[in-house]
Amino acid sequence: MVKTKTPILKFDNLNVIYNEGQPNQVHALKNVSGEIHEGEFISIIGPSGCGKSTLLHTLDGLLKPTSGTISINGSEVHGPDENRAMVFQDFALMPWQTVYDNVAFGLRLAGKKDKNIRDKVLHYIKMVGLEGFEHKYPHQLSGGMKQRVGIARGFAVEPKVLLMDEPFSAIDEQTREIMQEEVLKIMLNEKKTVIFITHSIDEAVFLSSKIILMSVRPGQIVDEIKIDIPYPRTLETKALPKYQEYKQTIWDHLKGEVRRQYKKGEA
Ligand SMILES: Nc1ncnc2c1ncn2[C@@H]1O[C@H](COP(=O)(O)OP(=O)(O)OP(=O)(O)O)[C@@H](O)[C@H]1O
Repeated sequence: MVKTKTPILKFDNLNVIYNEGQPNQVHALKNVSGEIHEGEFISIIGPSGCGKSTLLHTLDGLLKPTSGTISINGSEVHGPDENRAMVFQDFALMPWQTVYDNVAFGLRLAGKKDKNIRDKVLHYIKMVGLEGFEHKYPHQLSGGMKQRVGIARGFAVEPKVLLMDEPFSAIDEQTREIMQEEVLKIMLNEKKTVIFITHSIDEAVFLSSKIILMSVRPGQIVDEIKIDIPYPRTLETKALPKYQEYKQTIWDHLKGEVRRQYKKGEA
């Protein structure tokens, strides 16, 4: 018998219905199931409004599903905990707190004493290249630097799974390419499991070991595409014929979903 490893994160038959029973009811996720294994980099891609953020928030525990279950290493979970951390699109930094305090936030929230977290906070600030900026406030930083603070804060709690909701969408193109490489480096060094939402097929192929493709609402998983390109990946990876083939395949899948969305009049 083939022995399969327990997935780090498993979700079964997730349904999310907003405003259930009301005239403005929205069925956002329908029977969504999946397994994520340690060390995977999963991107979720799908038409706008298909339920990607809903899925991520549900996996984080911020949103309770209408039905379905989530388990971490085989144990069912019912809310947020230290196993998962989110990095938000709009950085979600506290403007009145320094870089250091923003990165320390999750650790303090978990009840850790200041004297015990200092080394860890400084380690993650250094990891994202912000050494020397510990005492700066968010308004003194560029967009790319703010997002690096958000990433350091996510990593600092040392979650088993890092959930990233379009983390680079508010960053300019050049910084974005550099950040993509940086996140991959960190992910490989720190051996993290990442679930990542993006609208960019290029970003998804570059970063992912697997891409999950979602349908128009109610969001369902319609395909999973393994990206068989070895890590570490660099900007040169993008020139590989295989890379371009993956991009075309994903776009062919996605095009069908986007067309369906237009027909439904929701784009
Ligand atoms: N709190 C809420 N109350 C009611 N409806 C909601 C709520 N949050 C999201 N929705 C609806 O649920 C559906 C899925 O939203 P969600 O934000 O998960 O999609 P998405 O795929 O992340 O979208 P985008 O790609 O545009 O960011 C959308 O129709 C959205 O309008």
